[in-house]
Amino acid sequence: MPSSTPIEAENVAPGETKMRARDVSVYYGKKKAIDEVSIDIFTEFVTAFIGPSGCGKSTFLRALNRMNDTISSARVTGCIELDGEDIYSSDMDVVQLRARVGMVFQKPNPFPKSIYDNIAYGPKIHGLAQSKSDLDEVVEKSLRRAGLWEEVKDRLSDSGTALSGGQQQRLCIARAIAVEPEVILMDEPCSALDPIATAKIEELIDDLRGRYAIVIVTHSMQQAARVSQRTAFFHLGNLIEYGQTSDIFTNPRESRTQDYITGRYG
Ligand SMILES: Nc1ncnc2c1ncn2[C@@H]1O[C@H](COP(=O)(O)OP(=O)(O)OP(=O)(O)O)[C@@H](O)[C@H]1O
Repeated sequence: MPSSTPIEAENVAPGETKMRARDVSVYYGKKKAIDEVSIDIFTEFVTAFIGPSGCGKSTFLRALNRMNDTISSARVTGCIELDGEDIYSSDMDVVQLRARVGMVFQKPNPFPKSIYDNIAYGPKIHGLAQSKSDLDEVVEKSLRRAGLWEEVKDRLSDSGTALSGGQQQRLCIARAIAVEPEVILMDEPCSALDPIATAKIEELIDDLRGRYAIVIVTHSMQQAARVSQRTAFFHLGNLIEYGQTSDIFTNPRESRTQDYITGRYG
């Protein structure tokens, strides 16, 4: 794959470029897991990362908010910008970065605290609420936006871990929203959920997309087709093709994409 030409999705009037990756490689020790990937991520769209197991989707996703920093063998080269700012520069505050580029993981991971405190924790440490009533407002707004308020409003002091799996995942989304992110990264957010809980999360992703740039890693091509406007297909650490989701699934340019979407491998 030519490295210096960024792959931009075509044929769609994009929102603004929110994140811009250029020639990004990620290594685990000597092993190169991502090879010179260049891509633009736009606001107001859901971008799906698809590809066979081990192709590097999660690795690249984690590079977008420096979650790979937590893996000692991981090393990132190339450039990733958020609103034109290099997120790997030495003066980037990583805590701030991860509030601006929030993350939702495969397995819901609420804190072992009350539902209220799960949401209130981030705004408190980021100074986004000055008083208890400010905080109450942020908690309610975030839970409403995550479609969970009606289900939990009478039990805010119950433990977040006592909720169902699907509710826990919406709680985690509410927790990410509470610190006013610009980008939300989701790493297979439905893989631990049943079909009904999955449908709720997919609806929620659709509701949220006008406000944030959302990037979702998914193994399910049906899910990518349902929730995303852009799809990026990865294979063996390379970004093979990136475009309008409907084009990727109906009229891919690359034979490797065609092979993947028709189930020939993966
Ligand atoms: N912490 C790690 N240390 C060493 N190698 C890793 C680590 N995490 C991932 N890898 C390797 O990097 C490559 C890409 O893995 P990654 O998890 O990003 O792929 P993926 O496409 O998200 O896979 P899956 O769909 O199975 O989750 C794989 O070869 C994997 O074994």
